[in-house]
Amino acid sequence: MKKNARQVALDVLNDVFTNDAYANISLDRHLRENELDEIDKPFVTALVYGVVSKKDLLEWYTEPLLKKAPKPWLQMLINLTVYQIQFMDKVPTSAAVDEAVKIAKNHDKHDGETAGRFINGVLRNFMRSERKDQEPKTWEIKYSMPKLLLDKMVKQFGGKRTGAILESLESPSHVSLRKIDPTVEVAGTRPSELSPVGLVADHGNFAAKQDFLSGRYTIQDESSQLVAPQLELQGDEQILDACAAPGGKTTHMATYLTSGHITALDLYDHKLKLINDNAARQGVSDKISTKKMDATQIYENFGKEKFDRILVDAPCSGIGLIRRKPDIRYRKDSSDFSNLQKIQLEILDSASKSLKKSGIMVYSTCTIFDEENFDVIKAFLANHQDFEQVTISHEKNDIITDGCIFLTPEMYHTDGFFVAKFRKN
Ligand SMILES: C[S@@+](CC[C@H](N)C(=O)[O-])C[C@H]1O[C@@H](n2cnc3c(N)ncnc32)[C@H](O)[C@@H]1O
Repeated sequence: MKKNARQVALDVLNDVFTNDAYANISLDRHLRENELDEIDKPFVTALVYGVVSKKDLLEWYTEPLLKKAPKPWLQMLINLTVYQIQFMDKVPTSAAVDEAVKIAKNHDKHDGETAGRFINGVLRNFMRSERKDQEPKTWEIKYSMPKLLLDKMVKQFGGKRTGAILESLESPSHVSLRKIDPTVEVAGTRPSELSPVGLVADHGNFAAKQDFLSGRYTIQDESSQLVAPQLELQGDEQILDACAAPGGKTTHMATYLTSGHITALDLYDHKLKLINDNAARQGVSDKISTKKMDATQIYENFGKEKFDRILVDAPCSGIGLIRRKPDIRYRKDSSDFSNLQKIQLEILDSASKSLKKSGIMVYSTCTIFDEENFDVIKAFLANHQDFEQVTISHEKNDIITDGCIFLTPEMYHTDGFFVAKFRKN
C-alpha cells in the first residue's frame, strides 16, 4: 500500500529515535523509497525537522494527559500531530487528527482500534488543555536543548547570548551558494554579507537546477566559504586537505590553483567518492587527488616538510550545524568533547611536521565550543614553538575574536563556525 506523507514522516522519526538513524540520511532514503507526490516531499521534510527540533516541547504539551508512557511509535505519532496543530498554520487541526487516527488504526491489526481510540482521546484532550496555550518555563524544554549543551552554552556565552543563539536556531536555515563561475546569476538569491563569492536564499532546491549540475555554482554555507581564502593561495602550491570529504573546501581551494595540486584525505572510501564526484561536477578533478588515510598519520605517510599549505577542517562535535541538523543535539555526551579535542590535536601535530617552513596551516571546525576551538589552538601553540598564530581580518569585524573567525549562529544566520590560521617559522 502506498504510504502517505505523514506515515513516511513517522517512519523517519521512528528510525531516528529508535534506531539512532541520522535524520538527513533516513529522510533521503525514505523519500527515495516511497513514491510521494512532489508536493508532499517538502511537507515530509518540514514535519521531520520540526518534530526532531521540538521533541521535548511536543512531549511537554501532552505529558499531563498520559497516565503512563505510550509505546514509542505512538508517542511519536502524538508528537507529529501536536506539531502540526501548534506550528503548521496551513494544516487544519481536523485533518491532522483524522490522519493520526487512521495511521494508528493501520499500524497494528490487533491493537489498531485501541490505538486509534487512544490517540483520538489524547489529541482531543490536548485541544482543550491549558498547556496548549502555555509556554514551558525552562529553556531545556522550550528549545528542546539537552541540559549538557545548554549548560555549556550558558557557561561560555552567558544567558543573554545563549538566549539569542537558541532563538535564532528556531528560524529556518538559509541556503547558501558559492559561485564558481563569477558571471552566474541565480534567481531568488542575494549577495552574501560575508563571502565575496557567496549568494544566499531563504529557501529553495538549488541542487536541482542546471547551473548547479553543470558546476557554475555549488552549495556551501557562507561560513565555510571563509576558509579557502585564508590559505593565501597564489596558484602553484602543494596543498594537503587533511579531513576533506565531501570536498566543499577542497573544491573551493582548487579554484585558486593553476599548476598547484591538492591531496585530499579522508577515512572512508565512500567519502572519498563524494570528493571525486564534487570535483568532477565543478570541473576541478585535475587539481585534486584523493587518498584514504587517517590524518593522525600524515607525518608517518608523507614525511617532513612536504606541503606549502595544510587545511585541517577537523572532525568535531558539529554543534554549529544544529539548525540544519537538529538531531545532532541528542547525540552528545560530555566525553565527546574531550575525545574530539584529543583527535584534533593529534591531527594538527602530525600535519604540522609535514608543513614546509613559512607554510600556512589553517584549522577550522563547525562547532561553537571553546574545547574544540580556542582551547585547541592554545594547546597546539604551547607545544609547537615553531608556529605562530596569524591574525585573520575581515571587513565584518564582529566575526573576528582573538585573531580567529568565530561565528555563532545568531550573528549572520550561518552555521556556527571557527577558523584559525598559523604560520611555520
Ligand atoms: C568537518 S568534515 C570535513 C568537511 C570538508 N572539509 C568539507 O568542507 O566538505 C570532517 C571529515 O573528517 C573526516 N575524518 C574524521 N576523522 C578523520 C581522520 N582521523 N583522518 C582523516 N579524516 C577524518 C570525516 O570522515 C569527515 O568527512
